[in-house]
Parts: sequence; C-alpha cells; structure tokens
Amino acid sequence: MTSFPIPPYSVVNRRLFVKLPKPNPPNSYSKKNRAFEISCGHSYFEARDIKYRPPGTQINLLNDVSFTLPEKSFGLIFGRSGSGKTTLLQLIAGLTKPTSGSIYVQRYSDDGSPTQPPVPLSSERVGIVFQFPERYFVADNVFDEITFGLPRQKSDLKVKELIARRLERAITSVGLNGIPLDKNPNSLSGGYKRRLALAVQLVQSPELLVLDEPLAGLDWKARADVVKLLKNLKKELTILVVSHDLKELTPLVDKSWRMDVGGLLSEKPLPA
Ligand SMILES: Nc1ncnc2c1ncn2[C@@H]1O[C@H](COP(=O)(O)OP(=O)(O)OP(=O)(O)O)[C@@H](O)[C@H]1O
Repeated sequence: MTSFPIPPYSVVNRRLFVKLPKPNPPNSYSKKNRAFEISCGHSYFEARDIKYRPPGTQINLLNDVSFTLPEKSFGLIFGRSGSGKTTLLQLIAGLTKPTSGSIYVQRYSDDGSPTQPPVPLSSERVGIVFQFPERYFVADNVFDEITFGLPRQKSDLKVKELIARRLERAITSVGLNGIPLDKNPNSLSGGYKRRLALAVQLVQSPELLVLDEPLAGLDWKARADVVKLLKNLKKELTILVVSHDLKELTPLVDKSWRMDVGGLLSEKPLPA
C-alpha cells in the first residue's frame, strides 16, 4: 500500500474528491496517441502518457502509463510490490493529480472514430475500494455506513425515496440482503465486510469500479464469494483491479497488465 498522504478515508471513501486536471483541448486528441480507455455504454474513459512524481521527490513513480479497457470488462494490474499499482488506482479515482498525462472520457462510434471531444474523467464516475476497506468503516450501523455519502436532508420525501432506492440496489447487488441494517459493520464476517465496502461505492452508482487487492486477508470461502460477486458486477460496470491473486481472478480477466519497477506498465495476457 502506498504511504503518501491522502484525505481522511471517511471523506475519500464517499468520493468527495479533489478536483481533476483540466482536459486537453479537443483538437489535441489523436487516436494514434490513445493510451488508456475504459468504455461505459458507448463512452470510453481514456488516459494517456501518465507520469506521476510525488511532491518533493526527484523520481517518477509512474512513467508514461498507458492502457485501454473496454466497457463492462474486467482489467487486472499485477506486478512487484512497490511498483506503483496503488498509486495508479488513486490517480484514476481522482484522489491525486498526475504530474502529466490525462484521463478522460471519450465516445466512439461503431467504426471506432471519436464522436465528440474527450471530457475529463470525473471522480464521480469512479468508485474506489482500498485494500482492507473495513479498516476505514466510520458508522456504527450498516445503513449509515452505506448512506454516509448520500444527501443528508432525510426529511425531504424525494431524498428519502432516492436513498431507499439506491440502498436497496446496492444491498442487492452485493448480496447483503438479510443483514439487519442496524447491525454494527465491525461485527460482520470478513467476506461481508468486503461486500459492505463494495455497497458503499455502488450506492453512488459509479461506472468504473477500481479495487486494490480485493481478496487480501480473506479465507478461501470469502475469497470465492468475492470473486463470484465481482463476476456479477462486471455485467453492470467496468472493473479495474490491482491484485497479486492472479489464479483466482484469471477467469474474470479480459485484459491484464504488469507494472514494473519504475512505474512502467505493459499489457501481459494471463495464461488461460
Ligand atoms: N508521496 C510519496 N513519496 C515518496 N514515495 C512514495 C509516495 N507515494 C508512494 N510512494 C512509494 O512509491 C512506491 C509505490 O507505491 P504503491 O503503493 O503505489 O505500490 P504498489 O505497487 O501498489 O505496492 P503493493 O503491491 O505493495 O501494494 C512505494 O514504495 C511507496 O512507498
């Protein structure tokens, strides 16, 4: 895990993120330069030539990172510890700005040509689940944990309905039905805590979900459950995972990359 300072998790987790870099001017776009795309519907999220040098340091953690991930597909980034994988996820989620390069959304027509100028990837479209997310639970019951980042004026009927709808959808998609909403999150099993952490993000309706080591610290049963859950979520949204657990995740993976020391990313298909 990275050690550089980020805003308190209670804020980060609810995606009240820092502002994103400005997009390149539309006429600077060229398909030849395309580096990193994630599609959503007919939209593509694209980033290219990302470099990142932490403030006050002399060496780039990430160097010209580029890749493309089609919509509703599952991308996996693996590689040596300390190579910069977590840092890349944080950039994609908008928690910190790249030193150079850009991440944005692009729409393409069926023949592969861009249909409109690219727009910056808004952090509101991205949900991030950190490694060991349960360490950052902030509420003392499941309902408050999931709805923490939703509008607070619960007396408003429309807001109440919105919260109820989103809550039900999030709970259903992670299989938390049957868990009392007044239960303390810390009393859940390891696997259910992970489900809850996913629900916290899903309630915000992200289009891209990024997860850092989603299986870490779980027993075999909970790991299998999370893999199954991710497989289902892939039908609804695009998923990008950083993990060392290649064997268990391989059946889900559509595209994979290896991050090498020096922050260099290259596409590496996994053996079937
Ligand atoms: N602001 C910073 N200043 C100095 N070094 C940093 C900063 N941010 C991250 N690092 C270092 O950069 C390296 C990359 O960290 P990162 O957590 O992204 O790697 P990782 O590939 O995810 O590692 P792991 O697989 O162990 O989680 C680490 O050695 C980390 O300590």
